[in-house]
Amino acid sequence: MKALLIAESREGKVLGSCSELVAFAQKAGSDSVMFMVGTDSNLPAYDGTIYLADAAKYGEYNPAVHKQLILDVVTKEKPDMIVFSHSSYGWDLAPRVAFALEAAQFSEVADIVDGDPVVPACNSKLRRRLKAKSTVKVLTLQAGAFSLAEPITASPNVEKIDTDTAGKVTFLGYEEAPKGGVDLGKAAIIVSAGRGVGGKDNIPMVAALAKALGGEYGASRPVVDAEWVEHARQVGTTGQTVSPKLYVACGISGAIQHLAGMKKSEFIVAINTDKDAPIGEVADVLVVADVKQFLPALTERLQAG
Ligand SMILES: Cc1cc2nc3c(=O)[nH]c(=O)nc-3n(C[C@H](O)[C@H](O)[C@H](O)COP(=O)(O)OP(=O)(O)OC[C@H]3O[C@@H](n4cnc5c(N)ncnc54)[C@H](O)[C@@H]3O)c2cc1C
Repeated sequence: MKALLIAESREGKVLGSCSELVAFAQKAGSDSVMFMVGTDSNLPAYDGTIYLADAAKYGEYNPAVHKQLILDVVTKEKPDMIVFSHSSYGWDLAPRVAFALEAAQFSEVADIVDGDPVVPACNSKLRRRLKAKSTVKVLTLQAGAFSLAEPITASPNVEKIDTDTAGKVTFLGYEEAPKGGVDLGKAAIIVSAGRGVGGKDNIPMVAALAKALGGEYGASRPVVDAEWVEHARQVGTTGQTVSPKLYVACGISGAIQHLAGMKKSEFIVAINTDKDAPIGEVADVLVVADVKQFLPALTERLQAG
């Protein structure tokens, strides 16, 4: 089996999701080659061949042109799988490539079992295991679902590629989105509220602990969806990615989409009534307690000095 891994770069820098593509290929037991529109001076660590198209010439976003460059590599390498990150780049390109190849497409793949992609269903409460009817399959990978046991240190073998295809889009550059509210990425301490806090009226209890610790408060997605907390404070794949010194997860189960946003925190404390909650797998300390009793007691202790 061979996988063509589609790496991404932004403003000349390789994105960290590149290592997740390699981890996926390892888990699938597949050989791999890589494709990237990027620059010579900034390549990912990779033990294999990277087909490199020049970002200065083609732009970091130019779907028709990038699609053709990928299809040229497909013709040469004949991969069984073409693997993207489940990012705005991947969402855009993967269907175009799948359509051109008449290949089955699987979005937000969270696992691969005996070559069959597994994708989330019902807000991740269930998973669908699927089988491709086509020989080639196109996949996008859920952020954080695949990680390397050991970092790669090898340097890639680079093959430069070109195309005459003219796109219908010109990439002009990036523009920073207006920042609303708090920037959790800069906080050294974050106390986050999950559905287990029970309601909007209990958010001040979480905010009070964050204040007593000298940090900020965040939230899981259901808490934001229920409008207990504003979206700027959401942690996870569709919120912010954070890596504070201390992350306190209050009534958070530890779904993969939440973990993807906080598992790089230096020290994780989880407070949960369920001793078997998945958050326990990443937590350094799991306190089995009711947040409504534990948080005010801890805050009071901290305030008393
Ligand atoms: C495409 C997609 C993107 C997503 N993006 C995100 C994202 O960015 N961020 C995110 O967080 N989620 C995201 N999700 C949702 C994610 O799958 C989970 O549904 C969500 O993270 C669960 O939030 P939770 O842990 O707060 O709630 P639950 O899963 O309901 O967990 C509540 C936890 O609280 C515990 N609990 C209950 N009562 C108490 C109590 N009194 N004291 C202590 N503990 C208690 C329970 O034991 C349980 O573990 C996304 C889902 C999808 C499909």
